[in-house]
Amino acid sequence: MSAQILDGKATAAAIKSDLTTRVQALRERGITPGLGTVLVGEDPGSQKYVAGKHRDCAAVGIASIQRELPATATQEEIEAVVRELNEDPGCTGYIVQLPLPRGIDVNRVLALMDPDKDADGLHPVNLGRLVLNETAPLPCTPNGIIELLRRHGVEIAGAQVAVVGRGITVGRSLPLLLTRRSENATVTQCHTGTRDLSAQLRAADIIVAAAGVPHLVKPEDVKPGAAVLDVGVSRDESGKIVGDVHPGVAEVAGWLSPNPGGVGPMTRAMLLRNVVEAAERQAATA
Ligand SMILES: Nc1nc2c(c(=O)[nH]1)N[C@@H](CN(C=O)c1ccc(C(=O)N[C@@H](CCC(=O)O)C(=O)O)cc1)CN2
Repeated sequence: MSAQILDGKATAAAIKSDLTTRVQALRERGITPGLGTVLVGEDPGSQKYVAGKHRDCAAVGIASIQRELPATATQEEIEAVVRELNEDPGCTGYIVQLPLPRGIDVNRVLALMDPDKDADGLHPVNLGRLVLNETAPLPCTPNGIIELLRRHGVEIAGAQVAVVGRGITVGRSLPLLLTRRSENATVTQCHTGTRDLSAQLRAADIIVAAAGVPHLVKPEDVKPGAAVLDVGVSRDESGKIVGDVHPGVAEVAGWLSPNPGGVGPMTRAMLLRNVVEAAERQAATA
């Protein structure tokens, strides 16, 4: 068997094309959505992701607001930028690029954001809204994973899903999204404390690998025909991405997200969608 590709690049392009039309409609009403980013430090990966987010904004007509701080920035200096973006009327929504440098209290920074400007869906109020089944901006990578599966016709309802990882941007919230009535999946959250990971993976119809461990998911761990999504980003000596999924999985899985070109572009598309939806909500109440 050779897996069919869950093409994040093409799917994100289709979503961005739809968003371009929606942004145009907002602009015709005198509303220009604006995305702010807060980047602290010089991590090359984070710099690249933030640059990509602003490239996407330019492509769909969203205005960009970029704030950069050195790796030595204090908690207070970062919080001052967050307060400034909360007050900026040109900023519809913004994100604080993660990870933040060691020593910074991430939860304090996220909690200081205006929840209505939280384009990442990571504010505690928005995560609470998600738990309570209320409308909220959804975390971008989990939402992108679901959109990628839906648009490729992969059955989520009734599926047994193994999520590997419990990080703040993916693992924690993905099970919340997958178990909503609209998705109706059954989820097992796996992590470093899981006793027999291989057995959990073999039982799954859908595997989402977000552990950051190169080639953690091996061909023998995958049920034939399962959908496998690779969220892991490790890098080899030359800087090339090495995912959490072993390349041999392509011979067993029914569906596979490439990495790069799978979940990453979907994360960016979902961020843009959160900003456009926030602008549309603001326009409806103006
Ligand atoms: N505030 C946030 N920080 C982080 C998030 C997040 O959702 N919000 N997620 C990740 C990084 N991330 C977004 O910020 C992200 C990662 C990867 C991509 C992407 O398009 N990747 C490309 C490959 C790019 C490359 O060559 O390196 C792909 O997969 O095709 C976009 C966004 C952690 N931080």
